[in-house]
Amino acid sequence: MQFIKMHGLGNDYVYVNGFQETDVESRDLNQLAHAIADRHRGVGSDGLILALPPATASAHARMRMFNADGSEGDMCGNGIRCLAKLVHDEGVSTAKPLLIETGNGVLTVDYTTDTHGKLNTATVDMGEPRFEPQAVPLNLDHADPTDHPATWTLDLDSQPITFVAVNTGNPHAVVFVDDLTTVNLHHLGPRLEHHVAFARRANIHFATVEAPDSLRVLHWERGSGPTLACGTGATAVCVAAAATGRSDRTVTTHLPGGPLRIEWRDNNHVFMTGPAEESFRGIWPL
Ligand SMILES: N[C@H](CCC[C@H](N)C(=O)O)C(=O)O
Repeated sequence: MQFIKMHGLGNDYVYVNGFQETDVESRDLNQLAHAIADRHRGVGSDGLILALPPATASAHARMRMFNADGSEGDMCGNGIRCLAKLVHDEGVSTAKPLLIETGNGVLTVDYTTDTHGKLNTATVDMGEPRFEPQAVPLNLDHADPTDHPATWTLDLDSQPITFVAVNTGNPHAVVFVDDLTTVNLHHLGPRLEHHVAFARRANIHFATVEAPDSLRVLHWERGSGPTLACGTGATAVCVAAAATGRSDRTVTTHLPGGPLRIEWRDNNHVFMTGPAEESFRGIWPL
């Protein structure tokens, strides 16, 4: 099976062109994702992403994304930029914008190309953020409300953790802190990811507000652990900060792998702009 290794700010996935590998969905994709993502025994990645023929004629492609643990997510912000690159550069479609079917609906991807005509940057309409607890989803037996509708508190090892919960294509929890260097990501990340307050687990982000238009973030992703960037996560951090009066609605989120520009526009749609890069191609023998 041929693959293309691509990344968005270091959030790296193995991509399979389902327009060529036409039988890819007949495979055990959870097992394939877990094996291919292994950074010692496999290719090594944050997961696996399939570019597939669309289910509806109005779209140009369909995306399925799997985390390193084999679990399937609904959306991938860095991933959809790279999937658009595959669709465009491999000649599947050069429509502009591209319409991509995802687990979070059909998303619109506009893009620019480099001097060789290859897609290098994309702006994705991520849709509307959903703060309702049932949309995240939250288990309200284990998440306590606060005086702000999007902000909750949970108990972690007898310590209260306050977070903003939002679905931006996947479940996210944003914890605002004063100093990221005090965050023990590898201790708190998995414990929060799997906390009973999150009915489908959650992607966890620790964020500081450096300026009204500048946020700095550490990610712990559901199913993949620490990543260099998370596009749906950066989107979640932006709307969480803006909704709680901590920031503007247009910000640069500074992720470990680099910056993403996020705009929460007046029509309630969130737009994410960032790079899409190819690392290498290969053949998976199994
Ligand atoms: N890295 C992805 C998020 C993957 C989400 C996945 N970890 C899940 O929610 O299951 C991004 O750039 O949006």
